[in-house]
Amino acid sequence: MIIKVLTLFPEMFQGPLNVSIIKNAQEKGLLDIEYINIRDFTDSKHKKVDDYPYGGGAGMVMTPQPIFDCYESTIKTLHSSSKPRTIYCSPKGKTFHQEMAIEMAKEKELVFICGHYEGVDQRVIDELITDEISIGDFVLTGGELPVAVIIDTIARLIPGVLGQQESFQEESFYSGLLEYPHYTRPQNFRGLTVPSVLFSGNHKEIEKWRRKKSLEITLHRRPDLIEKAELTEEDKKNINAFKNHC
Ligand SMILES: NC[C@H]1CCC[C@@H](CNc2ccc(C(N)=O)cn2)C1
Repeated sequence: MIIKVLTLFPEMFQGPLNVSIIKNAQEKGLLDIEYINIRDFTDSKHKKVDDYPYGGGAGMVMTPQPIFDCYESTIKTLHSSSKPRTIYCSPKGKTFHQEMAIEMAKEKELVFICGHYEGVDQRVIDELITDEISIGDFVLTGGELPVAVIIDTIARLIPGVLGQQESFQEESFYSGLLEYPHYTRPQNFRGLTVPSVLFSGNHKEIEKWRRKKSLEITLHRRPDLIEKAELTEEDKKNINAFKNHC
């Protein structure tokens, strides 16, 4: 997958997307992320990329010219003839969730445009953006962190990025439910022990315990997810048992 990130602050990405799994994915050639600095495309002699908002008000708005020129130069380097999926993050966007990541992970190319200050001129959104996305109901200083979050979520779904030991298939099996608790060595840490079923070697029992914990945690923390999940008869019995207990 080829990802192009148009931003005023490429350095913001050097941390999160240059370590561990995402770094390995790039080294393995499964993912190619390029950061393009919008400021390199301004035609203002003072390198301006923002200006005062028409109609007055606080803050500055990113001007359209550098972004349009940066975008047009960037998409020339892409292979697909059709306009690439172009994502802009803002609190106004459609709330991001795993299904959107799964769908985006199928794309060959993605372009992200990072807003800053009070945002970008609306003509950028109207003409260039295909998806305006929000990662939650809160305001950040810029679109860079949400873009890093979205890239991370998508990258781990690209085949080969996660080693077999971190299979996300398991998550998809639990799709819609919250994950069961994880334990590792030592079995007794400062007197805190690990549930004994996990040592039974009885994989059927372990699976049942994990599924039951998932249902319990989901019922307590996100009952809204229970409605949407695919439940077996056993699941329904367990849920009723939990409900009767609390
Ligand atoms: N008017 C403020 C707003 C204008 C446009 C640029 C954003 C950058 N900040 C962001 C971006 C996204 C999110 C989110 N929830 O996904 C939060 N914050 C700030």
